[in-house]
Amino acid sequence: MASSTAAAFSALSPPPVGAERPVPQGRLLFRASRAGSRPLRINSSRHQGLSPAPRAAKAVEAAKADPLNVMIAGAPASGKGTQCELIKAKYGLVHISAGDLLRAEIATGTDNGKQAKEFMEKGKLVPDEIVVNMVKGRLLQPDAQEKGWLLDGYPRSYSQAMALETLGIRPDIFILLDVPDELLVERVVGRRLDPETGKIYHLKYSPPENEEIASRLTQRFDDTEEKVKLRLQTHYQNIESLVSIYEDVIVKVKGDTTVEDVFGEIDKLLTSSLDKKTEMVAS
Ligand SMILES: Nc1ncnc2c1ncn2[C@@H]1O[C@H](COP(=O)(O)OP(=O)(O)O)[C@@H](O)[C@H]1O
Repeated sequence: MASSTAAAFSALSPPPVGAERPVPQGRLLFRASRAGSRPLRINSSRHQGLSPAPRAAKAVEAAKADPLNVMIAGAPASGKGTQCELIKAKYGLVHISAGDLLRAEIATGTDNGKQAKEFMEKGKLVPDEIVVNMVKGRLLQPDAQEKGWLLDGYPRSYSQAMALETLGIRPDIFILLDVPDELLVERVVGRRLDPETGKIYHLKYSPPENEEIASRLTQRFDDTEEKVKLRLQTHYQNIESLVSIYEDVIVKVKGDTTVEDVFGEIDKLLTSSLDKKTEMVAS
């Protein structure tokens, strides 16, 4: 099942590491150094002489005034959940996963949950009338507004994206994880969840630390080879419309390397995005 969005993806490749980003004069100029992950900062005249303390204070002040807002998308088992745990731990963003919100509705037995489960079992998108208000409501809660949000698995369609656009809700960066289909199926079938900690394991690639954890691991009802192929079809049917809506903030990240390497790329992107916001708020 070839991805039908290969052409759209290729246009998304991030600029080569070390490429100069066109930054208006009089602002902090920085570019990712080829060697390391730390951006090389070339301070403009206005910032020279500032000792680190005031600059750090400005960064904290800026982050409070306008926290980082991130969307992360990708095919089933592309690594969204795993990367969200690492992003949350480092950046303190509020992780909002549409899939988790739906599974919570199922677990509490609400009518929405009962309806949602029928769609989820077929690998289809749950209707907007259930998902949109659920996600909007969570996004607009004080913690997400104050700390910044990390939106995972939403929007998954043009209409879902438009529901946020009408509210003027847009991310600072939209991370699109890209993993070959054949790897996705193997990842889904071996994926397990620890119901006590919420940690995601894989029987082959990320096995549980001990027998006690192994004995309590669960498998999602939609994590079967048959269902993941349906979910992949749904993903490829919808992703192209999102690529166009978020083309100014979307960055494709290869998701088929190690968890640490994928996070290393994401971390560089988020730090750069945060730097730009800090500069804009502080200037
Ligand atoms: N934004 C959404 N809109 C509609 N349905 C969704 C949305 N997010 C998740 N779902 C439903 O929940 C299922 C699981 O989603 P998720 O937990 O994000 O897993 P994955 O990203 O691996 O598909 C999806 O297959 C879909 O049925």
